Amino acid sequence: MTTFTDRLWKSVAPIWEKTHQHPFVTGMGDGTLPVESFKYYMKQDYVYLIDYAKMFAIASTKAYDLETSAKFAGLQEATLNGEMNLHRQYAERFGISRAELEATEPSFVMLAYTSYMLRVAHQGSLAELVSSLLPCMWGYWEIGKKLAKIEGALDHELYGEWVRTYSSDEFGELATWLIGVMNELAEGKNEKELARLEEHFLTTSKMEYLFWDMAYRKEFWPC
Ligand SMILES: Cc1ncc(C[n+]2csc(CCO)c2C)c(N)n1
Repeated sequence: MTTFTDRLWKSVAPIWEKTHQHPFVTGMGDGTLPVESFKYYMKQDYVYLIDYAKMFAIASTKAYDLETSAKFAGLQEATLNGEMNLHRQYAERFGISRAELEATEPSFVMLAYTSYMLRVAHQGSLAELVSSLLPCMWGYWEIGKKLAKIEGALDHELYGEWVRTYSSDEFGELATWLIGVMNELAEGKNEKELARLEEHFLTTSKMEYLFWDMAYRKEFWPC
């Protein structure tokens, strides 16, 4: 039986393929990524995660059952106090203070990406919300697994920690859980509704690509 996420996987393939070939992503795997781009990424990602964690909070309030509601609430906590520790640790290594991290001015792409997701979260159904945040989780897992296969990537003194985090079994379980939630929520939906979910999924997948690209170029507001 093909699932709804099989359909998503098929339609997103060219976007994710392009993402996997982006020099930011390949550079974390082979160590050629300029450190200044990585620093920029960490700072933008830190403020991205503050917004992203709110998606989990909204998902928790929209969930139809206690178990799913509790899981999303836990994910909000895990993002703010778990995943963001990775960023705080990197910042410490780079001599970037907590205050400086939090004061990061959001780039255009970061702002567009989280604003889009938060709009979907506030205006749409739980299925729409999940379809818009799924590329972030599933896409990072795919990148993590891909990079982990490159010799030396897991042990790289700078980027190894990133690769270990997103290729871990623990992270894989989380992504698999969310994929399952997406399939459950898609059940019984008509084609018009499914097409809307697919559109959110493709849009935020493109934004993931743009996020790597803006970080690679250390993009900033022109005025
Ligand atoms: C641009 C961007 N996209 C995806 C992630 C990955 N991510 C964000 S929240 C979360 C769930 C667990 O906290 C994961 C895996 C990121 N960090 N930055």
